[in-house]
Amino acid sequence: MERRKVGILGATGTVGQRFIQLLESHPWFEITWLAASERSAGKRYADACRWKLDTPMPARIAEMVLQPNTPAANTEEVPRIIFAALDSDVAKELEPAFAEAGCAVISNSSAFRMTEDVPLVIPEVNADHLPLLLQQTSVKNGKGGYIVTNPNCCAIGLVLALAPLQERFGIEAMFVSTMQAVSGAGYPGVPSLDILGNVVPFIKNEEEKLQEEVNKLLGSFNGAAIDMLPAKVSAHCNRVAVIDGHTECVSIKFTKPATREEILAAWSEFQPLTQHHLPSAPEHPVIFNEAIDRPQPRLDVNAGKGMSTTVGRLRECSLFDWKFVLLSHNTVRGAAGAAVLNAEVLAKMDLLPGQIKHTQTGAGRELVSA
Ligand SMILES: NC(=O)C1=CN([C@@H]2O[C@H](COP(=O)(O)OP(=O)(O)OC[C@H]3O[C@@H](n4cnc5c(N)ncnc54)[C@H](OP(=O)(O)O)[C@@H]3O)[C@@H](O)[C@H]2O)C=CC1
Ligand SMILES: N[C@@H](CC(=O)OP(=O)(O)O)C(=O)O
Repeated sequence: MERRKVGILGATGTVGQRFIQLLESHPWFEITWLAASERSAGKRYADACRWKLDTPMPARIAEMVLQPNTPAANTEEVPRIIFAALDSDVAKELEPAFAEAGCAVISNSSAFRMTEDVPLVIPEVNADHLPLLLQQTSVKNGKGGYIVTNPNCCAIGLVLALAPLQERFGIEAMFVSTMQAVSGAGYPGVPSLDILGNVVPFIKNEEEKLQEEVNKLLGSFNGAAIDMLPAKVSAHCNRVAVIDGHTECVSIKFTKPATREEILAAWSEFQPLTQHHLPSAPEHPVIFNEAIDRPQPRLDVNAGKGMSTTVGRLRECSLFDWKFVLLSHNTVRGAAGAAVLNAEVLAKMDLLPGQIKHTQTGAGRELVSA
């Protein structure tokens, strides 16, 4: 099968580098276009990027030249699938421009996650929200571009653990307290003198994002819009001196009673994508670790090649019903890996540009996927 051409916006950053690492030998996608800020445009990737991953920068990528950050500069060469790893202020301007030019923008940023016609997706949880993208202007006017987002890095790990519980027991209320790695703040990120030997109990806008995204992700698509889950969610977010891996302590109240065995069964039986054979989907999205002192970032962050959430310390809660701890890789499952998996599901659902079919009905235009 010929690989689909893809581009990366924000290719030199923390998440951009992960995109390169995950896509360079991807069986379905081929990186043909890279862009970052105006400061980097025109430079060789190797000269513009401070590569921080523990695998080498791919030699082919090192020689690629960073393009201007606009779809108008050379429309011919801009691929129709763009993975975007931009700060949200920059994303607000650039992502709609690429969508308007006919590109599928698979975004990491928070800029449009809560926008009504933009799907916010974790494929194992709510791939059925993706047809919401057919309501976006650039799809409706026939250009075929759109924006699809993946959640905040804490919301992804959390909702993977919650989804099987919501399905079986219903979630009424939840309290979550996070311990977030420094790589979550990008590069160079948090100054070492602020974080070494320290905990910083504030991450701008993080608690608000986590609280609202959970209810959109676990909501249901009614054919026109997303009905939010009416659960009460309260979050505390903290930065800790860990390099990769966000840890979250969760206390939860269900609408129906749940035993320990039933909760463990809900997690271990949660394998919604297995039959689709997607290259980036982990075999077990949620892995329960029985040891009394796990999960731990140093030991568990790469579970499922960084795409699985590890849960542990399940015990009864004297305030709510149950409490547990989870861990998720913030730049793999929490960012680039999530976006790549979104693109794989879009391909499977025939929702990538060129796959979406338009049929005329009366005066209007009806859109169906192939
Ligand atoms: N780090 C993480 O764990 C996670 C991050 N995210 C989100 O992903 C996005 C990227 O984060 P991260 O990689 O950490 O950030 P970084 O600061 O590490 O990288 C930012 C990237 O954006 C580029 N950039 C800056 N300004 C522009 C511009 N005007 N036009 C085009 N490109 C520009 C930079 O290019 P240059 O090198 O030229 O400056 C760089 O490639 C953010 O929205 C972040 O919130 C989401 C989940 C997790
Ligand atoms: N804010 C997160 C990372 C992140 O970029 O989140 P978001 O994608 O919601 O902006 C952290 O600092 O760990």
